[in-house]
Amino acid sequence: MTDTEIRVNLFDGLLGVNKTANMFSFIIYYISRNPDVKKKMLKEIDSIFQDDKIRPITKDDYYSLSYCEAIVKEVARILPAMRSFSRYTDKSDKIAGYQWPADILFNPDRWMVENFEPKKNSFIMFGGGLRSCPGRKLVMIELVCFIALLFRKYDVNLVDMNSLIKCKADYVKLIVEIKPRN
Ligand code: HEM
Repeated sequence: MTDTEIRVNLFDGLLGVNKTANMFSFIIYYISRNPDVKKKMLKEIDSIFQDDKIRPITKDDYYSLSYCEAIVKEVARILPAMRSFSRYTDKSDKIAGYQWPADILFNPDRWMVENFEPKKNSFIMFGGGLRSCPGRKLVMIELVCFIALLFRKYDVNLVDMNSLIKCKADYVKLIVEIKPRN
């Protein structure tokens, strides 16, 4: 790689940091607004960490956190960090000859169906093809581990449960309250 190519890739990586942080805000938002999802997520986290709030997370933990991963994917389906990549419509509509149903349900379980793989290029949180995001595996690991490590120790809720998520330029504003879990 030339110096310029390295610089551009580093810069893209920095932008990626922003996207990861925004994605995390979206995740907190959806978890807070969906108590059943939160309950199921806490059950998964607690079954893995068994009340241990300090031990480092391991590779095996990561692979066991399948519901947390499903949450990340479901948030990305509805509200991806690259907003032009949304994969949902809140009104049923006909697009390109296909009738698309309204689908506003936040349902991470759709990702838990055994052997479910979305069709090629239909889930494009990280783009697709040769130029797809090289940070994708790192991002999934970061987001899933962050959810697990945060929620095993703390309870995080929106201060105003009715507030809508606010995005200004590339930043997301979300006001939350954080309390230690008993
Ligand atoms: C939630 C976090 C992130 C999301 C949603 C995301 C998403 C994307 C998307 C949609 C693209 C365009 C792919 C395409 O054109 O098909 C992209 C490109 C890229 N991403 Fe990410 N990204 C994230 C985090 C990161 C991180 C953490 C890094 C670096 C460590 C990174 C590095 C890059 C680079 C270098 C490119 C340009 C690839 C190329 O043009 O060949 N991204 N990303």
